[in-house]
Amino acid sequence: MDPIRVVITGAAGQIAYSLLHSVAKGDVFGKDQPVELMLLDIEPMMTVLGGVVMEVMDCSLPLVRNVVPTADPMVAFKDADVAMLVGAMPRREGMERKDLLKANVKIFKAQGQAMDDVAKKTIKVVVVGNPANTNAFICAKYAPSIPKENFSALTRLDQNRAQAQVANKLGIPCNDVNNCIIWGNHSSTQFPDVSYATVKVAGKELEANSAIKDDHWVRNDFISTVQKRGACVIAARKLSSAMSAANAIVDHVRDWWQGSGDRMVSMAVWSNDNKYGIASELMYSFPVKTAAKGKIEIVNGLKIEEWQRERMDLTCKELVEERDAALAECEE
Ligand SMILES: NC(=O)C1=CN([C@@H]2O[C@H](COP(=O)(O)OP(=O)(O)OC[C@H]3O[C@@H](n4cnc5c(N)ncnc54)[C@H](O)[C@@H]3O)[C@@H](O)[C@H]2O)C=CC1
Ligand SMILES: O=C([O-])CC(=O)C(=O)O
Repeated sequence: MDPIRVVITGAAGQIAYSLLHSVAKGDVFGKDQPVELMLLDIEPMMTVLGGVVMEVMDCSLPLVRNVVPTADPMVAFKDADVAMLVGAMPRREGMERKDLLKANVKIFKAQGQAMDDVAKKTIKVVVVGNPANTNAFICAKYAPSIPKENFSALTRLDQNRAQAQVANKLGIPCNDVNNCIIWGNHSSTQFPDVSYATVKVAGKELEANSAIKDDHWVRNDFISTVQKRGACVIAARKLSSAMSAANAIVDHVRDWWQGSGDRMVSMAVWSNDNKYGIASELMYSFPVKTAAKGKIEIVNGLKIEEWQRERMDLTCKELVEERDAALAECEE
């Protein structure tokens, strides 16, 4: 099989350090899919990145056909099939993710422009660097020759956090929880929702709400725990989540590349033509299904109650504000 070209940005950083081994050994694209790794970071990080390249080589992994460290986006994105855009400043204690907008958004403008010039038009892009949804919006906007459907932002870490909270509440393994949804922004306004989730308890498939039997928890503590989880990790580690972020990137891209099957998963995607009344021209997290190497399809037809509507609209409002601030920043 021919190798595919995979770009990882922020390749000298902490998330990339946890991510590279999984990508290189076939956890994302399959055990028979060779990869060329295009590792982008900034010039001052090239010595560190050189060490990362040595380590990738020293893993002696048969799927890795080439590793290219570079500080030039035009080299990194040339003919790229997939891009995992991690490289950006992380937040510190006391910040919201949108406080990073000024520092980070222009990175995604420049990378969108580079992709527009040199990447394959079929490239699949996931943005991780925060504020992830808005950076993904800007990246897509500045790559007008690439379909908007090829861009996404990571909310899978939030989904995994939600699943883990439900599993912990019920004392069951995480893979016995399915279809937890994240609506909206990867921020403290996100809406983690178990209304359509299912769980397996004592061998029986049940609606999550009937198994949990605690509406107050579902509408309050559960939501705020997931919303604030990133900040809690920063408060404890003095660094933002890295192992769990890398794990979520693997889940997100694997499901996009290999198909999500019957499961609903959450991805922030282009909001135009959605059936949930969410404004157009945003990267909003919806429940989606994917066919192998195919389009991401928003799952339509879920019944929305008033209390859900309010939360979906609140996070939408924040995304509109972030988008407008980002556009102003990029036009300066
Ligand atoms: N969406 C999500 O679920 C999550 C997002 N994040 C975000 O991911 C980003 C990266 O986090 P970490 O790896 O912990 O940060 P880090 O600081 O360890 O690494 C970031 C790397 O990006 C590089 N970089 C900066 N500007 C760049 C550019 N223009 N091109 C290429 N590389 C560039 C830096 O030199 C550094 O090596 C942060 O913005 C963080 O907030 C973190 C966790 C979860
Ligand atoms: O909280 C942060 O800044 C890092 C992040 O996005 C997360 O852990 O979800």
